[in-house]
Amino acid sequence: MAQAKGAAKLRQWLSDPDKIVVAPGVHDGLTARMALSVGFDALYMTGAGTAVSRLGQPDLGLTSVDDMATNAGMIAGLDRDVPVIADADTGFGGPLMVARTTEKYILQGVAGFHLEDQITTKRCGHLLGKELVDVNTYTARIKAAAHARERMGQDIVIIARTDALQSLGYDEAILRLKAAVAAGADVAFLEGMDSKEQMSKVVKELAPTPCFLNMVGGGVTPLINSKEAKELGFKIVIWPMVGMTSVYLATREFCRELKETGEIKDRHDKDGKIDGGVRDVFEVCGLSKCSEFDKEMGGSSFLKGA
Ligand SMILES: C[C@](O)(C(=O)O)[C@H](CC(=O)O)C(=O)O
Repeated sequence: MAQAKGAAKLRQWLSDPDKIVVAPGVHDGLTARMALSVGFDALYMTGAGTAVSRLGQPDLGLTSVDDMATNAGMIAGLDRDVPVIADADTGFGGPLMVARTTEKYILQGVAGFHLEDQITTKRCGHLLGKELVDVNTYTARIKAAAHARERMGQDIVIIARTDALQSLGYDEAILRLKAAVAAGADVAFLEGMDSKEQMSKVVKELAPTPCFLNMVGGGVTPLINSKEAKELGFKIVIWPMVGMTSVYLATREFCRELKETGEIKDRHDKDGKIDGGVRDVFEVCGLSKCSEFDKEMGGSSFLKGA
């Protein structure tokens, strides 16, 4: 298996002092396509979004490795030039399972993924009552991931996440991140930071390890923009709620409109053209490219248009 393009690109960005990777959270084909159409050069596959969209369930450790890896792979396959960073929760079991998870993510073309130190019945990092595994169990997860990566001759970026801040405090969280880096992680992710001071401190304390910032709308971390995140020294910032919040708000609006008025009025863009109609949705998902491909290959399905 050749080295994956996405992972190499992500690694190159991590070593570029001028680059901060800003990745919107997407959870399905359409949200990924919308983010790509706006020009993002990286995507984040949110585990929470995968749980809510594929299972209709909250982020409580209910997704299986296959729910997550398949979703990540579908998203990564939409544009192989755009690295996908994916949530891998706890790795879904002990070292053997974490190694299998890593292999699956690599085979799905994921560029980077995060592994955390919650128990396998985990929950969103911005909920209360999180429980953790001990530090050895955590570093065994990271070691298993690094081992699987090496065994496959690949360079997927391993992002170590700790949820220890909530129950064990800052110092223990930093110790865990340092132990994870020593075990083979490339990037450090302190989940649930609750102040800008903490954000600034973590980057300095973990240097030269690149740090990861999680901007969850309605979560416990104060939201800062990409410019500020870059100034603080973060190398990757994700906005996991981009897809979830937009689907939540827009779907509610449209469902209410249909329920209350019996119809949905067309939306129009600034030039008066219908916006968001069936053709727009198919087009953002590649309708023209599909028909061009078919023609170029000598197919005849689109000779009369589509
Ligand atoms: C980053 C995260 O793991 C995710 O699944 O997107 C979540 C975010 C969320 O629940 O919105 C987390 O921070 O735990």
